Amino acid sequence: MTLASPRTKNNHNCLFTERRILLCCAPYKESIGVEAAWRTRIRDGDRLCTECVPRGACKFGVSVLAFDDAAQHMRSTILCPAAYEGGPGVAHGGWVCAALDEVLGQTVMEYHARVVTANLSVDFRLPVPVGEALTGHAWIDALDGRKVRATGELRLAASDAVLARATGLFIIIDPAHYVRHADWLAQQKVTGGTA
Ligand SMILES: CCCCCCCCCCCC(=O)SCCNC(=O)CCNC(=O)[C@H](O)C(C)(C)COP(=O)(O)OP(=O)(O)OC[C@H]1O[C@@H](n2cnc3c(N)ncnc32)[C@H](O)[C@@H]1OP(=O)(O)O
Repeated sequence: MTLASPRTKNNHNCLFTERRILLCCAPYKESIGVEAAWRTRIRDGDRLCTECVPRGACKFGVSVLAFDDAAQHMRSTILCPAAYEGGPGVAHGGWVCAALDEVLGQTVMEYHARVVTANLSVDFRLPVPVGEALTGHAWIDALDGRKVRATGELRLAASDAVLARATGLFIIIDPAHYVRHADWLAQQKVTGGTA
């Protein structure tokens, strides 16, 4: 299924509203059961990874995710922290990937309670300056069962120049995903991966 417009109802009954997307299908929420635990928000529009919750901010400098009505995509505010400098004054490529993963992932999570990244392909178009105001832009391209494809860009806020672009494949997971992983890891340690 391809989303011609982000206002299109998708196959999990999520709907864009005027300002943002709402997960509005009660049966879907009930089926996942632990939505509150999954969607940790510090304020409307922000969702933090577990390790970032105590500090109340994304360690990669990504914040303020909001729906851009004019552009019809999700927009975020980004600043590369000095700790992620690679070359002189410019960001390490790993940070660029992490920031785009966050921008795309957060956008996809506006449609679905929880996903993980299965694939991320990044084009590094220009060096990304450290400590300069950047913006993230992302949109959903297609839904196919548990697979969600999205595209996103990292831009210089001052000029809107595109510095990096990514396409990603995200997979919708169920609440037991991390429990299965913990079980798998424990088993690997017991058997050394031979079982
Ligand atoms: C509150 C905090 C907020 C926090 C907010 C944070 C927002 C930022 C988001 C960051 C997100 C991350 O970085 S997440 C962390 C990085 N990612 C991971 O750790 C994922 C590790 N990989 C996995 O766990 C697994 O491989 C999964 C879940 C992706 C898939 O395993 P699975 O559940 O068994 O499903 P599986 O059947 O294999 O795949 C389902 C379908 O996807 C396809 N598929 C799977 N992987 C791929 C692939 N790489 N490339 C192409 N296709 C693929 C399969 O062919 C299949 O298609 P078909 O046969 O159905 O057609």
